[in-house]
Amino acid sequence: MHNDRPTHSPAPAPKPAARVEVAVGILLQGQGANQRFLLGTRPAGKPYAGYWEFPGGKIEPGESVEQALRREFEEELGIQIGPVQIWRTTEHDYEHAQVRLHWCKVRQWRGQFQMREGQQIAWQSLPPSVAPILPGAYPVLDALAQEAS
Ligand SMILES: Nc1nc2c([nH]c(=O)n2[C@H]2C[C@H](O)[C@@H](COP(=O)(O)OP(=O)(O)OP(=O)(O)O)O2)c(=O)[nH]1
Repeated sequence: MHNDRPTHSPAPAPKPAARVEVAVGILLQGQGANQRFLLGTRPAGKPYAGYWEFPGGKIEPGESVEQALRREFEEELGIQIGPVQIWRTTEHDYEHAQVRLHWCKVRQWRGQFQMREGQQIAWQSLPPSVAPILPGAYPVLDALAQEAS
């Protein structure tokens, strides 16, 4: 059959990858100048392994931000978190993924910390003393600093 359409039609523009939705927890203890937040290292085998990050992870299909956060704290640290305050949303483009980070503040929890993924944890104040930190976490460190000033 004859076909008049050009055989080399322009390639469609590549579809941007969907954003990965992530729930991230800012676990807080203390008040004012004594306020501390928890950071942990990323486990071996993940992109940016060894970098410091706030606890959290990808939101699974059908989960709310809060449900994902409760699951991640249980899976990574073995603690049961109390009320979750959804705080702000940021986006970051990595070479491995484009993420949308849903930042939540958590001030109460139950249970003993268990590093279930072999990670290190550290309570930090501003500016953090650990390094390197995941680039996607910088804006929220700035926001915490602004809030404290
Ligand atoms: N947990 C966490 N993730 C962050 C932060 N900053 C930041 O850019 N991210 C990014 C890194 C990852 O691309 C994504 C989190 O995905 P992940 O791979 O760690 O999540 P996960 O534990 O569900 O991973 P998986 O093994 O199930 O694939 O969010 C942060 O402070 N904490």
